[in-house]
Formats: sequence, C-alpha cells, structure tokens
Amino acid sequence: MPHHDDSRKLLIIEDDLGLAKQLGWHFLGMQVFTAAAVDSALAIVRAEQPQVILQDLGLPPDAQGVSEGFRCIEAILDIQPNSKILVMTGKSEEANALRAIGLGAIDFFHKPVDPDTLDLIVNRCFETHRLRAMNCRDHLMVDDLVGEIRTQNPEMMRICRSIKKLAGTEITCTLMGESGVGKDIFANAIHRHSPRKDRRFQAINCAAIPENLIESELFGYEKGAFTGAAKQTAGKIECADGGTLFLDEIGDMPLLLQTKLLRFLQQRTIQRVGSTHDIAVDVRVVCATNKRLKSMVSEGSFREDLYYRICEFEVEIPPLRARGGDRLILADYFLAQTIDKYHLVDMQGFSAAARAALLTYDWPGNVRELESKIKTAAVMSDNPLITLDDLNLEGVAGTEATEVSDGCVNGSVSLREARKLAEVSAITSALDKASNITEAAKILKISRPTLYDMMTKYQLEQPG
Ligand SMILES: Nc1ncnc2c1ncn2[C@@H]1O[C@H](COP(=O)(O)OP(=O)(O)OP(=O)(O)O)[C@@H](O)[C@H]1O
Repeated sequence: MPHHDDSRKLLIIEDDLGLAKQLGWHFLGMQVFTAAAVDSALAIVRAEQPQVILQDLGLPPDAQGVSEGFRCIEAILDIQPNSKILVMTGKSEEANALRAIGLGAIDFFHKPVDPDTLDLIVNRCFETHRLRAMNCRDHLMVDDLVGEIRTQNPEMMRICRSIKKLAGTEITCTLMGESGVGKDIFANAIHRHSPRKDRRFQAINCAAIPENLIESELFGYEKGAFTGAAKQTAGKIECADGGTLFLDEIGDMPLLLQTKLLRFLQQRTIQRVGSTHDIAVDVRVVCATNKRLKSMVSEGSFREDLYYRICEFEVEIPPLRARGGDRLILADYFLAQTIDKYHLVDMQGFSAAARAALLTYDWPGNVRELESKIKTAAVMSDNPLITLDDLNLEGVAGTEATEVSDGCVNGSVSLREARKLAEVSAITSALDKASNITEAAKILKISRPTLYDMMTKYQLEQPG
C-alpha cells in the first residue's frame, strides 16, 4: 500500500473516463480529483487548489481539436499561476504540446505513458511546486520588506535584505544603477523602513534644477540675498529636518555645490544664501546616480572626499536584463495594475511570442521601459492576449500570427517561437534557483558549455 500524502493534490482532466479512472488508481498515494471538461476542472481548481494537473488537450466540446485544452491551461494559470500543468498528447502532437508549454504548461508526455516515467514526472512537478512556493514565500517576505518592489531574483533579494538592514541605521548610502532600475523606489523604501518614516522624505533631482538655482533650492536664502529674493525662504535640506533627504542624480551636481554639500555632510549645519548664520539640520542622506562616480573622481568632475562621504554604503542595482525571470514577474504585475486601473475586463495576459520577447529583449530603459510598454500595450491591444506587435519593442520584428476570437486563441505560434520560449523559461528559472552556472546546468541536465551557448544565444545573464 503506497504511503498516503493528503497534502499532494492531483487533478486529472481527461474526457476518456476509462483512462481517467486508470490514472486515478495509479496515484492512490495522493488526493486525486477528476474532471472531464473545462468548467468542472476550473471549479475543482478553485475549490481544491491542486498543485499538479494532468491534462488532455482534446476536451469537449472540441474533443478532436485543442482549443478547449488551451483555454483550460490559460484559465487554470489565471486562477492559480503556480499550478504545474502536465499535458497529455498523442504522438503526432509535438507542436501543440510545445504551444501548451508556451502558454505555461510545465511539461508534456505522450499517451500511452509508461507508469514509471509518469511517476517521475509527476513527483518532479510536486517538488518544483514546493520549491516555487517556498521561493514565493521568500518573495512575499522581501515584498513586505520593501513595499512595492517586485522580485524573485537572488541578487535583488540580497539587495532588499541589505536595504532593510541599512534602513535602521544613519549610514549615508548611494544607490547606483542605470536609469529606470528602481533607485527611487529603493530610496523611498530606506525611508519607510527607517525610524524617520513619519517625518518628511525630501527628494531633489540635482539634474533637473538649473545650476544657478541649485544652491538656493538646497540651502534656502535670506530676504534680499539676490534679485527676486523677496522673503526669507528655507531650502530643501532644512525642510527635510528630522526626515530623509534624497539627492537624486548626485553625479550631476556642479563642482562648486559639491564643496558646499560636503561641508554640510561633515558639519550637519547649513547657511542660507545671504547669511553667515549656521543652522543645525538633522537629516539622513540617501543619494542615487546613473553615472560612474569613481570615473568622475578620476576625471576630476566629482570630489573624491564627497564620494567617500556619500558612499559609506554603495548599492549597485542590476539592470533588468540581468534579472532573469523578474521580467515576467514585473510584466504580470504591471499588467495586473493596468487591468485594474482601466477595468480591462477582457485582457487575459500575454501571447507566447510576447512572453518570449519579454524574456529576451534587452530593456535598455529597464523597469521604467517595461512598465510603460506593458501599460501602453494593454490599453491599445485589440486582443485578449497582448501580442508581440502590441509590445512594439525596438528591433524586435512582429512575427506572430495570433488570431483571436471569442476569447480563444485560434492562431498558432510558430514551433520555433514555442521552443525558444520553453528554453528561455527553463533556463531563466534554473538560473534564478541556482547560485552558479554549474548548478543551473545540473538542474537543466545539460553540460555547462551547452548552457553557456544557450545563454549567449538568448542573451541571458549569469546569476550574481
Ligand atoms: N522591482 C520593482 N518592482 C516594482 N516596480 C518597480 C521596480 N523597480 C522599478 N519599478 C518602477 O519602475 C519605474 C522606474 O523606477 P525608478 O524611478 O525607481 O528608477 P530609477 O532607477 O530611479 O530611474 P532614474 O535613474 O531615471 O531616476 C517606477 O515607476 C517604479 O515604481
């Protein structure tokens, strides 16, 4: 008698009742549910949340076709994105199986299936589900740490943990990284998790203020200090007293002002323009820049002493293209936000080719670019699934023939696209789980050189 494990729930979606029963007997060791059509399957998914689903593609009323099978995969993943769906197909249905993987199924096998192979695949799915659920808990934990930051990337999670620790201190830190990687939201997170959270978060974009105004903006001025100084005015630093001062684009601060800022950071006092009176100000300083400050120091355009003063702790936020599966997590997140905001009730997600492109595109504008592409695509798309064309990615040709009617995708993604998507998803998820290439290659059961080749081919980055 096999050991019975009630925590394992398996749903079999199969309209051949004989086969469904036979499969049910095979898995006596777990809770098994069966359904013969999409609606009854979805009802079970909602009520029981099975971790693993064995699904036939030919389901009534389209038992000879695949439209119901595909609809079922999408609807299940909509309800429960972490479901592990295994697709059962006939021998000649490789293209459909790959397309199912493109839609989010984890694997497929041909009928009739060898019982030992079936056991292996199903057990592996339960294990993958368990690991993913653990990862998600970790993700939620990090989410809780830093508010709206969405990530499952190990390097980003490490950064989130550092930020949490850093927040409780008075250390002056500088966030580095390309434009749009999320420096602003990290700066905000530092403030919200600090003892100063109930006081002001005062942000200044040093690149956005004309050079001749920065000084008075930062330090304030006395009445009559210059033409137009009609009344005594406190500067941004003074206004931040008790709270956090966020100096964004610090690399754009003019040299002369750098000297004045350094003096403030050393003495913690300011003098308004037109005054020699020192005013003590108690602020926590956080800086951000997309410039290479160290090179600026060597070139003489950034003061070395200021560099060391603001970089007591340096955080390098990786570009989006180096964050593996985060691209899909963030894409889903921004899509959900847009659906909510604009009540896009018919919008269901991304087509397989669009998902593949989300993972392989370089995202030079990082998260900001991703956010704006997804929002525009969701609002402008005429289809329930956002297509590659809708995303309008520079240098990526729209090669998708996706026809949509009645909420079902009838057109097909080319076999090449589906294979690419399956490979990219598998590689990024292995890279996310593994701490190095060797481990990732092991998970994927391929050699390291092969993995390197594939990463180069799909422009995927190494784990941090
Ligand atoms: N991990 C994340 N999770 C959710 N939203 C994010 C994440 N990272 C960035 N964003 C969003 O992406 C957009 C750009 O982020 P942000 O403004 O923080 O980037 P930045 O690095 O400060 O850019 P810049 O250097 O141009 O100022 C914002 O709308 C932000 O909310």
